[in-house]
Amino acid sequence: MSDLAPHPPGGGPLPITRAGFVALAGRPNVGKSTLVNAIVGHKVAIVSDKPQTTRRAIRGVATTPECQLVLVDLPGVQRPRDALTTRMQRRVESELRDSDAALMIVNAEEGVGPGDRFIAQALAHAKVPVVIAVNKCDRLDKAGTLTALMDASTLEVGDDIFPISAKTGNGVLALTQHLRELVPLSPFFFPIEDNSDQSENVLLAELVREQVLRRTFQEVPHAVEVMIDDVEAVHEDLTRVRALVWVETESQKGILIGAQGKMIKAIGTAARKELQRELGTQVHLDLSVRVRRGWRGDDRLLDRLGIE
Ligand SMILES: Nc1nc2c(ncn2[C@@H]2O[C@H](COP(=O)(O)OP(=O)(O)OP(=O)(O)O)[C@@H](O)[C@H]2O)c(=O)[nH]1
Repeated sequence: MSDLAPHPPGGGPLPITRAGFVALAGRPNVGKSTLVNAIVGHKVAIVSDKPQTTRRAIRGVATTPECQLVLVDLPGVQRPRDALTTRMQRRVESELRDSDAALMIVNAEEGVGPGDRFIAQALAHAKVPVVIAVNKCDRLDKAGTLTALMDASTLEVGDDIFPISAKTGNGVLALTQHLRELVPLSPFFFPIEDNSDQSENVLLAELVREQVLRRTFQEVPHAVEVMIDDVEAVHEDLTRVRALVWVETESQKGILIGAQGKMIKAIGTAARKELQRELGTQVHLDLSVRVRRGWRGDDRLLDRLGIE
């Protein structure tokens, strides 16, 4: 249960993270859903109710401590019915402007067809990097896979082509790592706990916040927000919980820490008991207080904290 010693004045820098949107394009049945599940893995989180993303269908959010990939559908090109119209092209381009990369998926087994060429043509003018995943390679031998890769290169879109099997997971890690390199430095768009059990983490945060509210007065309670950064089962009977307590000013931070750290210690001790009761194990609680001026007006931070 410590606090601020490791952090410089002002609460320390926010962690350096990458985050971005990857637009998925591919004919029906090429394996988009299977691939999203493979990229996101057990940390699946389908989030569709966030205000800034209502325009886009989110397939999944893949979060590691360093990077958050938001996988979205690129609408309009999945089921080409007619020729590529200027209007459709404009729509695709505008969608891609909001993305950091495009991932086109083709079916290795079926080879490249007119539908794929249609999509490739729509992506050809993208200002973002285009990556091609040649999926279902598990259905082919080495020679067949090579042919499929060469076939994909005739699409003349994208610099990088990855042979994968979304089903077995082969090649998915290399593809994912490449995508992570393509997204910019950015705070996360979704709370980190979205990749585990969100409701549990929100509850844990509330238990900590409750103890803060009990001990603070005037404007301080309104200025405080708590975010659970990490929950780790150290062993069967010990859980380590890292919580960030956000306030708006240095003086609020001073109040929360108290003389010789007495206040934060009292908050920590009381919150730890609550967390132990909730989790049914011993808890090591690591609390750090950070200042983020005007966090209540900061949409991105509010999103990270999961506040609507
Ligand atoms: N053998 C093999 N089958 C796969 C692979 N990826 C997906 N499939 C199968 O392909 C079929 C379609 O997969 P989906 O993931 O539903 O495809 P989709 O592109 O999301 O489909 P829509 O959302 O309807 O466009 C399913 O039967 C999958 O099991 C793969 O890598 N290998």
